[in-house]
Amino acid sequence: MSVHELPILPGVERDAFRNAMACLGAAVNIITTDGPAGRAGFTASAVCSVTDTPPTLLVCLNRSASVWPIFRDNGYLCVNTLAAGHEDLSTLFGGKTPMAERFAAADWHTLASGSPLLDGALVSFDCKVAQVVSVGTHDILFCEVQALVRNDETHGLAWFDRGYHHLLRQDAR
Ligand SMILES: NC(=O)C1=CN([C@@H]2O[C@H](COP(=O)(O)OP(=O)(O)OC[C@H]3O[C@@H](n4cnc5c(N)ncnc54)[C@H](O)[C@@H]3O)[C@@H](O)[C@H]2O)C=CC1
Ligand SMILES: Cc1cc2nc3c(=O)[nH]c(=O)nc-3n(C[C@H](O)[C@H](O)[C@H](O)COP(=O)(O)O)c2cc1C
Repeated sequence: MSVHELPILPGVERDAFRNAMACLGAAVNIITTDGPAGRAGFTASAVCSVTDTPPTLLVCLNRSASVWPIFRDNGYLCVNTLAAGHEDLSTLFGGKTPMAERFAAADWHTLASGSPLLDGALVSFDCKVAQVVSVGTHDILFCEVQALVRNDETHGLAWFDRGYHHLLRQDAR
């Protein structure tokens, strides 16, 4: 039986789904917020572009994460896409580390929304959360982009096969 003839299973186990998802390379981002509910940040690979009119991206956030109520209440966030060299910072924001320790590991600045922008990020999208949809364990945050900061000097970072990989710009190869 060739691979193409394998039967489609009626249900897919969680681990089988995760093993399959590990085959999809993705950018690594630190999502931050600051406001009346406090300051928080977490690592996310579940981020993608939705529409350019109005400029909107989505972020999937597990409702069991400690940061979830803070993002729900603040209503503003920044998507900081990580650059090559940010592996340790990504791991710090992806674990159970106290929030002050996460933010102490890098330099930040703010724009109008007050969400922390990471100095040296590949790109930062300063956003207002326009809509939230719950699916299973996660909330999908639809984020309207209000300002952008790009850093065209750095290389990219990808999460693939449960590890980090550098993405070199064309002129560096
Ligand atoms: N969307 C999410 O919530 C993601 C969560 N993670 C978390 O980071 C840690 C390390 O992840 P990996 O080393 O990549 O190994 P893993 O085996 O936990 O995950 C493999 C892949 O499955 C997907 N995935 C993992 N947990 C998920 C979830 N709860 N909901 C939807 N998709 C999920 C992601 O694409 C991930 O790269 C785990 O604790 C994982 O739960 C990682 C990536 C995405
Ligand atoms: C590479 C990587 C990607 C992740 N992507 C997501 C994601 O897209 N959505 C999510 O809810 N959690 C994701 N996580 C897990 C969160 O970063 C983690 O649960 C978060 O730091 C909250 O942890 P806390 O409950 O200790 O605050 C990811 C973790 C790693 C290491």
